[in-house]
Amino acid sequence: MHIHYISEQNSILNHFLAQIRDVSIQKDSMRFRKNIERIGEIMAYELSKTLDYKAIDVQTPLGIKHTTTVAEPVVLCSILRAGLALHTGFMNFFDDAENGFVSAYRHHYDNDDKFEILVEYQAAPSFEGKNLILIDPMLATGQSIVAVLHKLHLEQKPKEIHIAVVIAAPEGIAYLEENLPKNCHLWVAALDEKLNEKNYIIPGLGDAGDLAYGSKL
Ligand SMILES: O=P(O)(O)OC[C@H]1O[C@H](OP(=O)(O)OP(=O)(O)O)[C@H](O)[C@@H]1O
Ligand SMILES: O=c1cc[nH]c(=O)[nH]1
Ligand SMILES: [Mg+2]
Repeated sequence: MHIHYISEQNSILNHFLAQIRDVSIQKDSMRFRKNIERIGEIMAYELSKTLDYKAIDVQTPLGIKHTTTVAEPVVLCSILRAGLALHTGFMNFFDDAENGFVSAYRHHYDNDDKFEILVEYQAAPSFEGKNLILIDPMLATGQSIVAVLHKLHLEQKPKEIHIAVVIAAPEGIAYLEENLPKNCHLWVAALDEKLNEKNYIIPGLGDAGDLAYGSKL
């Protein structure tokens, strides 16, 4: 797997990352969603530098400009719920992309800390020959991303698979390396320390879905 860490160089990205983590700021859910969206825009821009481009001619009012555009179509596919705000950020830049949505949640049995990932809802276009960008802000154990990619039936063969996450735990990265094709690209805005006993990222930010959309039963 090719891993791209995009916050190695100081930039305004660090400011947005700090705000989504900060307990005194993150409870403003509108700001939380907006910051995740802004991070999505930055990630989309960085990722766009690695796509293939083709030559095009653009007719201006005064002449013809030889320039380039993305060669193969982009499909943005998000994992519900927490992926939605990040998806909006990617869509702001890849505005003519096709879009897919897949649900994934941790199903706990009784009071046990053990869980399995249930992937139930899926609405996605064909990925054949296209650039698939799978979007989810949190990479904790990595089980959601692997379960979703299996559910999406990747025998369709996308041209490239990009996975975009805001915060990643080393355990999740190792799990993706073991379970996904070697030519996948993983985009990480921030690499954190570890998982806790409940498989939450430390220091992380808490529960991204709840912060963006409220707590659930
Ligand atoms: O790497 P994993 O261990 O699989 O955990 C990461 C998953 O957890 C979060 O979703 P969550 O299950 O909280 O659902 P939500 O978006 O509905 O809150 C997050 O958005 C990922 O999908
Ligand atoms: O730290 C974590 C782990 C999974 N899901 C989250 O929202 N946060
Ligand atoms: Mg959640």
